[in-house]
Amino acid sequence: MENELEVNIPLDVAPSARETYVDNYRTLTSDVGRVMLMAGDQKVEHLNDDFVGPDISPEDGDPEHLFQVAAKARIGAFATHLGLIARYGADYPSLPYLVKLNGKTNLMKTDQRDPVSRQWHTLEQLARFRDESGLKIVGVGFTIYPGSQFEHEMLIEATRLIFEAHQMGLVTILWAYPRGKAVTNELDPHLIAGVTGLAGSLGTDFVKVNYPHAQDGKPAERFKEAVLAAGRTKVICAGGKGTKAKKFLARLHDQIHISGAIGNATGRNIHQLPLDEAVRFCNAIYAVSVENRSVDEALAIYQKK
Ligand SMILES: O=P(O)(O)OC[C@H]1O[C@](O)(COP(=O)(O)O)[C@@H](O)[C@@H]1O
Repeated sequence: MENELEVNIPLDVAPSARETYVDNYRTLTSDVGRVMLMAGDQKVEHLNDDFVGPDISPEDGDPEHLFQVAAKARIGAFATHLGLIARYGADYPSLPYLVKLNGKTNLMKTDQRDPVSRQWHTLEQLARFRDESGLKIVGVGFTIYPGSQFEHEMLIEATRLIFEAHQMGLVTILWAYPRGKAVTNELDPHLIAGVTGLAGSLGTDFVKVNYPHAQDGKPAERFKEAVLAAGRTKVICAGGKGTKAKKFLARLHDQIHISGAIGNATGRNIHQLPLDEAVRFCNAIYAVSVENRSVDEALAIYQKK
């Protein structure tokens, strides 16, 4: 097929799994190499803080809202934990899923203990689930907190998980947040570049980081260091707390077209909206991330009733 996406297959993908890997990669990147991931792991990471509140749609109180949005919107994949996928997946069988294999709550603050997020299911269990459920599981996600006193545990688990996932033809995304008493500014551009380079050394296909805060007011310029440091590992940005649509889409456009990121993974800015609006905002994000549309074109998609 002309213009078929060329996929650079890492050597830890088993020869028998190369075709599966390419298929999963193409699905996740919508056949163009760009990622629009809907992140739905906040019920673990932030408990119910992200799902009820004055500026949050009452629809977000029910976890099924995440699946309803993902099923109606244009996305590369929906990232959430296996427990939710097992519970709701039969009703949303056509969704491409990315299974988040670790997580922690926000109950323990960093000044009480450095963050640690250990692997939950094994890849064997995931393989069994994929085969028995018949769902389209394209990849796995895993959070690491470089700088935590427990980083060694997460780095070991991440490396082994990435290897085993690649062996099975699954694509990997590391959520990488420098965090712990040793980390004074987790949004420092140079530190984030160190983290994306670390992620490349762990062998992940994609690394998700927070957008840096730049002293000079030019985060998109400063973020270029992180994209370069990641090498053949591709960088995507987290969505962050609730942000006005135009500001969110303009920031996303800069992340891609100035810094060189290849997409985003957004949760709260999508699922905290009522279903119809959430779907339209997802499609607007998809338009910028995947279809190279302008901010104004994406806004028109979001605002079309
Ligand atoms: O930095 P924090 O508070 O740990 O946020 C982590 C959360 O942010 C994300 O990376 C992206 O979600 P948001 O788009 O809602 O920020 C989630 O996948 C993750 O649970």
